Amino acid sequence: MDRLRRTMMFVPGNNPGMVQNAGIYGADTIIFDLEDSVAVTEKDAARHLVHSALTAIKYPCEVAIRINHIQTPYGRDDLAVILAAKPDLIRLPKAETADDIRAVDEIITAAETAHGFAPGSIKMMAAIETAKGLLAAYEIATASPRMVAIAIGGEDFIADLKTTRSKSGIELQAARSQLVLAARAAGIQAIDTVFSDVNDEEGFIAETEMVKQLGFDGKSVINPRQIKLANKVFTPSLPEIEKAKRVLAAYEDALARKSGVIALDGKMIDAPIVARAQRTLAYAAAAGVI
Ligand SMILES: CC(=O)SCCNC(=O)CCNC(=O)[C@H](O)C(C)(C)COP(=O)(O)OP(=O)(O)OC[C@H]1O[C@@H](n2cnc3c(N)ncnc32)[C@H](O)[C@@H]1OP(=O)(O)O
Ligand SMILES: O=C([O-])CC(=O)C(=O)O
Ligand SMILES: [Mg+2]
Repeated sequence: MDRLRRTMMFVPGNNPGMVQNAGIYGADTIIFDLEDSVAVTEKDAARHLVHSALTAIKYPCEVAIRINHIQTPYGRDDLAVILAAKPDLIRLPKAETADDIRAVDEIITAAETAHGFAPGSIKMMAAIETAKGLLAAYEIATASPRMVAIAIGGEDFIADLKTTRSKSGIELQAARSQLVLAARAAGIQAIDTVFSDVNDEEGFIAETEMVKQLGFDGKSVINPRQIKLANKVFTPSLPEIEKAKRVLAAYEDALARKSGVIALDGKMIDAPIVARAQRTLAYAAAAGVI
């Protein structure tokens, strides 16, 4: 079972108060941002603030850094400073090619050797934020064994599509499904984009339920108030857990009786249903609800 990434919370890397307290809100992952929430004049200060925090604070969750794209004037400097503090995960934004991933991978490999970190211990994920990136999503997802997830960066993606963001999300529907397909084909996780109206709780829950149904494993969030809501959507409910236990019990009973056909409440249970029940229980155990 992969590590849970139900919520990945962006934290502007130049805000000392937010950086210090980022671990207390229950996100599965915090993402210290060096990219679009940090002004060009603050890039240097932000990467040093985040480096100090990583060195001084033991966060109770996975810690990721969103670096600037490797082809900007900031990406390589971000990595040079940040990798020395051994983050768990590097998130590359606006990924468009497998070469983008390989370039970052090579720098991480050199840093692991230089600092004596275990080879492969620093993971990677990429955000797909352009049409070109989406068309290369599978190549991006499989470009390095460090890759654990791909995400959709909806704000930039919609700008690239030359449309606007609507309440229904129709403009992102095809891209979201394509991203899940690429992630599943690559055997890694799929993470949905941010929901920017932090006061619209109902809209946030509706969008999160919709992307869970599409197959996403988690959501990027921008505010502590969104964490509990998304964690709940991505955690199996008690009725789902009970149902999964009954499916597995019926399956084991049938195996013991050497019976080929299994039924529960009048419905046939076959291999995909058993696999789904096992996944539900593994998820529930990882989330600490059983
Ligand atoms: C398209 C993209 O690239 S998205 C990614 C880049 N964007 C970001 O990283 C934005 C991150 N989010 C934020 O900066 C803020 O949540 C905002 C501006 C959206 C809203 O700010 P506020 O209205 O102040 O939020 P709110 O009142 O809910 O804050 C409550 C507390 O949570 C803290 N908080 C809010 N957002 C965050 C965050 N993302 N990370 C850590 N702490 C946070 C606040 O500092 C405040 O702490 P306090 O009670 O100790 O003072
Ligand atoms: O990756 C994200 O979810 C946030 C982001 O940069 C975008 O939407 O452009
Ligand atoms: Mg973006």
